[in-house]
Amino acid sequence: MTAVDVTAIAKSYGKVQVLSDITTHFPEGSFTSLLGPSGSGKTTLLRIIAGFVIPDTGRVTIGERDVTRVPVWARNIGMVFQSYALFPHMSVADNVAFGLAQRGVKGEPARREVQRALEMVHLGGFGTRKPKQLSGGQQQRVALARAIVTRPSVLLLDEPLSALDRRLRQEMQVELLRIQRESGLTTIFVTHDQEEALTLSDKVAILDRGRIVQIGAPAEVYERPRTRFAAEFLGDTNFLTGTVAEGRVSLPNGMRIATASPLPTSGAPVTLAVRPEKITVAARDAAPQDGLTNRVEGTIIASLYSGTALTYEVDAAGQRFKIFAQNRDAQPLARGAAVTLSWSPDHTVPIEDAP
Ligand SMILES: Nc1ncnc2c1ncn2[C@@H]1O[C@H](COP(=O)(O)OP(=O)(O)OP(=O)(O)O)[C@@H](O)[C@H]1O
Repeated sequence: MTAVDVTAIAKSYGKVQVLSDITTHFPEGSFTSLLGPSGSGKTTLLRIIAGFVIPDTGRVTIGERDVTRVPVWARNIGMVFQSYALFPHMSVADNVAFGLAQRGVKGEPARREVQRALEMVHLGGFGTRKPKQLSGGQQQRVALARAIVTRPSVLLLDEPLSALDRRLRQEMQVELLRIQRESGLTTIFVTHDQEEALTLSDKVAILDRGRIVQIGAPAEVYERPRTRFAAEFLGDTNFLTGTVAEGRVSLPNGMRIATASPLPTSGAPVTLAVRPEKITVAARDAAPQDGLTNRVEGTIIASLYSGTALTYEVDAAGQRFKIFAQNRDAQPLARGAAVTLSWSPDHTVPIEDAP
C-alpha cells in the first residue's frame, strides 16, 4: 500500500497544452476517480502516473520514491484498460500468469499467485477456460486478476467498465469496489461517468481543460460545487444569478434568495447553484414547509413523468427552475398549476461563474 503524489505536472503535445500545473495527492489505500469530459486530460494524467507518458515538467512519486524517470515496468503498478486485450489463444490462468512469467516467477509459486488472483475476482474455477468462453464481465475480471497478480502497490484503471452493458457494469462496480477494499490498493480510476465516479470513489477529481478544478469526497463535490463547470458536470443544477444586497442575493426579477454560505460584499454579482432535488414543490394553497426559508411562487410549465420520479419545470417571474420530485402524491401537479417552491439556504451554494 502506497500513496501517489503528482506535483506541478504539465504536458503539451506541440502547441496544445493537455495538462497544466496538476498537483494532487492520492492517499494510501484510497479510490480516486479522475472525472471529466472527453479531452480534459484524464487518460494523459493516468498514463503519466503509469509511466507511458513523460511529463514536460513536474514530478510523480509512488510512496517515497520519485518515479518520474522510472520506466513503466519498474514502477510496480497494475493497469486495466477499456479494451481488456486478453491473449485469445491462452487459457485464463496463462493470461493471468503472463506478468509473473515476465518477472521470472514460474512453476508452483506462479500457480499459487494465479489462483489467489483468480479467487479474488471470484473466478477460481475458470483457469483452464479460454477468454472467448467467458462473458464480457468475466473477461474484464480476468484483466483485473492479471493486473493484481504481481501484487502492485498502485492500481490504475482507464474506463475499465465502459465496454460493458448497464447491468453488467453495475455488477462490476460492486465487484471492483470489493476487490479494491480487500486488496487495499491505492486505486486511480478514469471515467467520464459521473454516477460511477460518485458511487465508487473516496475522492473525485474533476478535470476541465487540463486542470483539476475540484477534488474532494463525492458528497462534498456534489453538494458544494465550486464552479459552474463542476456543478453542471456532476448533474443538473439551477443557477440563480443576481447581486448581493443586505446579506441576500437579489435576482433581476426582485426575488431575494438566502444562502447559508458567506457572500461577497453588497453590490457584487453572484451566482447561486441549487440542485433540482433540493427544491420542494407544492400547490400554492398547501401548508408551507418548515425550515425551507427560500420560498418563491411560480407556475408549472412542464411536467415529465418517469415512473419513480417527476421532473417539473417552473417559471417564477421569468426565472426558470428544474425540480425533481419523488412520485409520492396521488396526483402529480399539472401544467399551469400555481405552485410554491421552497428550499433551504444550506442547499444554496455560491459558485465561481467564470465564462
Ligand atoms: N499522443 C498524443 N499526441 C497528440 N495529442 C494527444 C496525444 N494524446 C492525447 N492527446 C490530446 O490530449 C488531449 C487530452 O487527451 P486525453 O486522452 O488525456 O483526454 P481524456 O480526458 O482521457 O479524454 P477521453 O475521455 O476522450 O479519453 C486531447 O485533446 C487529445 O487529443
